[in-house]
Order: sequence, then structure tokens, then C-alpha cells
Amino acid sequence: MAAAGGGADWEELVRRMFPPGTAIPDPPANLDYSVALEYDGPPVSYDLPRIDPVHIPAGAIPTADAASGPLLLAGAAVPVAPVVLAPGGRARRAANNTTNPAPAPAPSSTRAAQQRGSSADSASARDAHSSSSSSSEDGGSRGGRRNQRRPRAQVVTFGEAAAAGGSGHDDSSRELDTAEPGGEQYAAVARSERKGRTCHRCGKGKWESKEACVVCDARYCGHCLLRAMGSMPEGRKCVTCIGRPIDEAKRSRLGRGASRVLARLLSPLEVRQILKVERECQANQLRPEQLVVNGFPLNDEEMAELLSCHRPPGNLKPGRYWYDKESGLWGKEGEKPDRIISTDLKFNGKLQPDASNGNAQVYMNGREITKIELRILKIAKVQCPRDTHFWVYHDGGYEEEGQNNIKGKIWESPLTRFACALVSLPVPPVNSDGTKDEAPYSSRTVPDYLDNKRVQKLLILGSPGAGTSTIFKQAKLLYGSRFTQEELESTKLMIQSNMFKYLGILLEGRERFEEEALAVSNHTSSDGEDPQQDESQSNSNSCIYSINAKLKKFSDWLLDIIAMGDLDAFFPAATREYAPVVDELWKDPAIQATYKRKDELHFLPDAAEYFLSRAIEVSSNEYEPSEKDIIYAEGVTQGNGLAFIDFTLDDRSPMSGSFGDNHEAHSQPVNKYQLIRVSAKGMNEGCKWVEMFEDVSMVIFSVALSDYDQLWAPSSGSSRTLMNKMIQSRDLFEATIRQPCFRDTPFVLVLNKYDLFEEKIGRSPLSSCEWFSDFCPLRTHHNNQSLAQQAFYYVAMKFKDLYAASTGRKLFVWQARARDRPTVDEAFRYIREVLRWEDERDVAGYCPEESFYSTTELSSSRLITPAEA
Ligand SMILES: Nc1nc2c(ncn2[C@@H]2O[C@H](COP(=O)(O)OP(=O)(O)OP(=O)(O)O)[C@@H](O)[C@H]2O)c(=O)[nH]1
Ligand SMILES: [Mg+2]
Repeated sequence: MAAAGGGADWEELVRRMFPPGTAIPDPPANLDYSVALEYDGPPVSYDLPRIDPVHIPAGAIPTADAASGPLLLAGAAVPVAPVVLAPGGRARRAANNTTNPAPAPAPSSTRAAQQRGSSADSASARDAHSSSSSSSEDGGSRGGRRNQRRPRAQVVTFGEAAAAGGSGHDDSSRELDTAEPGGEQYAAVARSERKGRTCHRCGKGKWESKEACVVCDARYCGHCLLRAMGSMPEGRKCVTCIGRPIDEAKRSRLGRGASRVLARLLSPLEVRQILKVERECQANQLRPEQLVVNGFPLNDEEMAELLSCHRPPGNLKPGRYWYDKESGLWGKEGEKPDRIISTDLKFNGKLQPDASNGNAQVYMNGREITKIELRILKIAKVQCPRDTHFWVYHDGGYEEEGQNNIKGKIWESPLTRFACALVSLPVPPVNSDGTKDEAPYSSRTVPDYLDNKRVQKLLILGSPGAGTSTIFKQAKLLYGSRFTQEELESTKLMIQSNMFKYLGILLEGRERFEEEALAVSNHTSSDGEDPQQDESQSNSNSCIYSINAKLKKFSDWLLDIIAMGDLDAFFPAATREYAPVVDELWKDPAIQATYKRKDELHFLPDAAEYFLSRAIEVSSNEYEPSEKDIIYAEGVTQGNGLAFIDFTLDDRSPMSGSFGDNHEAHSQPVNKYQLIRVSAKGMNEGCKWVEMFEDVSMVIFSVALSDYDQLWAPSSGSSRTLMNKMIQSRDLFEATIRQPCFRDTPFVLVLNKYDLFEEKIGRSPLSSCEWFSDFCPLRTHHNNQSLAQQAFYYVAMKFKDLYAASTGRKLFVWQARARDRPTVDEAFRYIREVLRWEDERDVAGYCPEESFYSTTELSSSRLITPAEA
């Protein structure tokens, strides 16, 4: 505290402390005023008296009701609520009069000072500032530390703050200006804090979800949101940010993704309106100069033409683009085409040969195309040797330069369109017609239908047999279109041809048994000492012999039939003979000891028995696969191992139900998804496919839990030595997450075949897989988790740890039994939530409720043997 005295000095200071226009009472002759001033001298050597902040219970501070009434459009006045000062403010004022040294919380006084924002209050602001700066200056003092994370009192800030909005300072920057004299240094701290989890206004609510300002990213909890953002005439902006341009990083989320907080505070209609003005109000639109097309920034007319054309580029962000007015192709400067927009738009800039940074030595409308485009041209059977120059028109019609002869249309064949979809190249709409499009929209805003167009690509991968095709088929049956007649027909053929495969396996198996039986008989004849053992051995041998005899007869007979091509006889015979042979084999203890499970006996895939037992029906011409058959059948497409479906997912889900009154669901555009499956074979071809999928929103990686005790010859590489299947899956997973193109792509791991896992975990220890050798299930009385659940958690954690170690990010895990459709539905709803979390995280640093499914903070150590943990 510094005493100010002398002449009109003190009067001026006191005047500043009073509201404008208030008369200063005449001082009694002997009155002694003390006024606090900011101390900016060198650090002092003595202890400064400190005042501890008072705790003000929530609700003790009178507040005005937030205005959530009719929304006003840009430019109109913001409704102003009268300011109610926090008690802290009053206390501080009293304190400033020195007569009353009542403890006053520095934070709230700072806040109150800011709120008034008038010049008459600047002294109080400085005064509050002085206490804050002096305590920061004394280094490690308690007060200093506290001041860095100032909790703030809950008071009304909207209204008058909006009046100051034009000053170009947001709430937080003003606060930095006054309270944190350290300038840049402090700003950095404050900015990272802002990204943190606490409410920007009250400093609380670390775990609550929040809504963020689209300008300054300040995030507010449910208690402060409406106070900080007022009636939101330009969408989600602090009142002090109204009129200011949005943070461009948030542009793609403009008008969407309202938080749960907002949905809780306002009616769905209000939320929708706020999102609408956020998307459409003038202040939030791109400015023409933010778009550089063919090297020239747009002017107003060009911008208007671009946005109002028949097919404008949706979700525009500021940046440099190229545009080919003949074909309508549009892309980011230096990149492949991104979309096809209306043709013949007039821009100042001309398309340059190197616009897309292509190096294919083939030119389309003057632009050197990229290698990936060249590949598509080849698929489209366009002859394009080096240095070909094409003209390509809006409908894909093309001709060589100077030839005046349309040779065909590039995007006509479904195969070309499919290939384009896979490599994310645009194609014109099928009914694309002639000439320059008319302009049905005249406003500058992007039409709604474009917003709804967002398709999220989900790539599903996994090692062979992990269930990716089952999940894919379930998704198709759940959300996609029905199977076409053609698809049913090919499924039928596939099921029938699988039967041959199964029988082939049977025949191979027969030979193996024969060899084994031979080995056993050699062994018993050489060192059969124990007569009892001898007897059981010879029993078992004779059993094997008799079985082998049967199998041999069976297989010889099958071979004959196959040779004759008499399939009508073949399948019934197979069914008739197959089951009893297996049953009899299974009776043998030696075989049981070796194979543990009847279905492992013949090394047939899981589905084989299902189909073989109905071989007559399945092999007949009239056979029509049921939905269950489709699910059980192996293989989706017989072609290139690539398949995709488009679907939407509505918001009525058990998971979003857990979000309480989930209004935002109704206000959000329905997301469209494209599920792309690459067969394990495709994956194994050196992961060549992978790069084509760099723009996927998510990778779903499926692993069969039941693989942990299975040996399999690796499907890639030259080695044919058997290897644990789980380890193979792990290796493929690791190779996939390391792909540079998935650096920013979230992963969901689906641990599938939980039913088989549960069934076998009791008899076959999880540690059969060397990666799980330290699994140590808890057996306390209080622990009612089944062994399978513990093992599942453990496996999930192993993958999470692996993922975190390799990418520093968190892996999302879900459990499934893919043959069981509801579990796949649940998995996709979980996947949708993850996508939403990721979106919200991008926008607001929002973090979903931490749980096993969303966090990596848990570790598998709980389930590891102590010695190794
Ligand atoms: N019991 C059980 N069987 C499953 C489950 N998921 C898939 N299967 C079966 O496992 C077999 C292999 O599943 P697919 O979906 O074909 O596996 P994939 O990943 O497509 O494997 P590839 O076709 O080899 O690439 C099929 O017979 C499925 O019916 C499951 O959760 N439980
Ligand atoms: Mg399959």
C-alpha cells in the first residue's frame, strides 16, 4: 500500500473509484485517505501482509437470469442484463476505503473491476492488479501460486461486456492485460490452461463437459455458459467475442456438435437456432480474401459466384485452391482433386500446370495430373501415354488436345466410380448435365444439404478369421440396404464352394491321422513294457485303425464321386458319412488329449460343421441362404477382397441415452458412414492398400480373442512355421498403427469371438500365448469377475499399452460376438460415440467421461504376476 497525498491527486484517484457522476463527499478537515497504488519497484526484503481469499459458497452471489430468449441476428443489439456485483466487489471497495481491512478475494475483485469496464473503474482494476502482481513477484509465495490459477467468482458478465466487444479484446485477453503483467510468458501459460479441462470462468468442473467459444476457445461449464455467452446471436461465442471472426480451426464444426451442456441448458429448438445462426451469420463467414484460387485471392463477386453456384465446394476453409473450370475439378493447391464443383466459374487466376503438384506427365486441361489420377484413367481405359494433353469436360467426356473427337467418358463405368471412391477422388453426379449451372441459391451461406453430406469412412481390418467379414455383413444387415439378388446368388455359390474346401480339408486330415496312427503303432511295438498300458494302447490303436479304415473308405469314395463330378450324390454322402466319422474319432482318448476340442479335430473353420450338417439342403439348386447363413458363411466378396457399404446410424442408442436428455441428437445432422473392409489378404500384400485410406475417420481393428491358443502358419512372408495366431494379430496391429497415413486416425479395437473365448478360457490357460505369460487372475472372494472377463480386460490392456507406447494416444476397445447381431450394433454405436468424442476433442479439448473404454490410464499391471509387474 502506498499512501497518496497532496492536492487534487487524491481527489482524482477517489473519483475513479466511484461510479461516474457520483459526487465526492467533502472531506472532514482531518480525514486521512489511503489509496492503494500498483507497486512496481524492486522486490522488497520484508514480508508482505497477505490476505487469504474468502470462500464464497455457490449461490451466495446474486446473479441475473441468463437470457435465453429470442435470438438476435448479427448487428442487432445484445440484450443487456443489469450487472450485479459480487459481494467480493463490495468487500473490496470497502477495503479500498482502508477503514475496513476486511479480507477480500483478489480474484473476484479483479473480476468485478473488469466487469464494470468503464474508465472510472480503471483505478480499482489497477488496485486489484497491484495485489496480484505484488504477490506474483514474491516468487514462490503461496499467494503467487494461487494467483496463477485464479478461481473466479460467479458473477454476471454478459451485457455490458458486449459493449466492450468492439474493442477487439476478448474477456481473457483483457484479463491477461490487467492481471498478468508478464506479457507473452503469461499468455502462453494462460492459453494452455485454457485448453485444459477447467471452466474458463469459474476454474472448476475439471470432469464436466463444456462448451467452447468458437473464437477464443474459452470453455465454460454448465454453470457459467449462459453467463459467459449470453444469448449467442452469432452462435457459441463469449459475449466479448461477438463480431470477431471465428477460429479457423473450428470452421468445419461450425453449427454442429453442440455439447451436452448446451443441450441441457436450452431447449432443442433454441440449440438448433443457435447452431443455425452460428453457421449462417455474416460474422462467421469466410472472407473472400481468405480463399486464394489459382493463385489469386477472391474478390467479393467471385466469392458470391462460388458460394451461390449450383455445386459449391462444401466446408470451405481458408487456403489456397486450384480450380479447373472445364471439368469442375477443385482441389487444394499442390494436392489431388478433392471435389467436382460447378464448371465455368470466372476467377481471376488461371489453372497452372503444377497446380496439383502432379508428376504423371499427363495433362488434363493444362494441369499435370497426379499418379493416382493416372491409375484411375487406366482403370477407365483411357489411353494416356506420356505427354498426352487431354481436354476433359464437366461430364467426364474427354478428347485429346486438338483432335475435336470425344473418345469416351472417364467416370462412366461403375468400376471407375468405385475405384475413385476407394482412393477418394471425386466423380461427377450421375445425372450431371450440360452447361454452366444456374444459381438457385443467392445467399452467401452454404446450403444446408451440403452440411449433411459428411461421410465418415470407417476402415475395418484384422487378421484372417478375426471376424471382419462377419462384422461387415452384420453392419450391412443392420443399417445397410438389403442384399440384392445378385449378392445372394454369389453368397450361395460361395457357401457351396466352401463345402468343397471343407471336404478337401477332411481328406487331408485323413492322411494325417493315418500317419499318426502309424507312428503310434511303431512306438508301441518297440517299447511296450507295461502290459496294462499295452492293452490300452492297442485298444486305442485299433480304434484309430478302424477309424482310419472308415475315413479312408469315406475319402476314397468321395474322391471317386468328385472325379465323376456327381455332386448330387456327393453332398448327401458327405453329410451322411461325415458326422459319424468325427464322432467316432472323438471317442478316442488319445485324440481327445491331442485335439482338446472336437471341432479342432478336423481343422475345419468354425462355420464348416454348420454347413456340412445341412449339406443336402445347401448344395441344392433351390437353396437360398438365410441371414444366418450369410453371417456364418466365409468370405464376403470373391473378387479383390475389398468391399464397402454406406449407411447412416440414428441417434437413438443405448449409449447416447446415457447422456441424459440428449437434445443435441436432434439438432445434429445425421452422419453418414462408409464401412470399408479390406480382407486380410489385401492387408498382407505389403499394406499396399493402406495408403489409399489416409482420409478414413477411423480404423476398426478386429482381433479374435479365441486365437490365443491357436497355432497357424503365417499368411504372409515365406515362413511356414506355425505361429501363435494372437501374436500374428498383434504384429499386424502394430504394423497397422505405425502406418504414417494413420498418424492422426483414431483406432477402435474390437475384441471378437468372446463366446469362444469364454468357453475355452477355463481349460486352456491364457498364458498359452507367450505375450500373455504374466496373466495372473485375481481369485479373491470379493472378486466376482469371471475369469473370462479378467482375461478380456487383461488382453485389452495389453493392446492399449502397446498402442499408447507406439503412438502416445489412447486406444478404444470394445468386445463383440460378431455372430450375435446386437453385439455388433453396440460396437457401431460405441464407434460412433468415439468419433463424436474425437470431434469434440478437436473442437474443445473435450474429454469423454473417463472409463475403461476411453482411457489408457488403467494398466494391465493389476492382473500381472507381482514379480513381473
Ligand atoms: N463363435 C464365433 N464365431 C465367429 C465370431 N465372429 C466370427 N465368427 C466366425 O468365424 C469365422 C471367420 O469369420 P470371418 O468374419 O469370416 O473372419 P474374417 O476376418 O473375414 O476372416 P477372413 O475371411 O479369413 O479374412 C466365420 O465362420 C464366422 O462365422 C464370433 O464372435 N463368435
Ligand atoms: Mg471371412
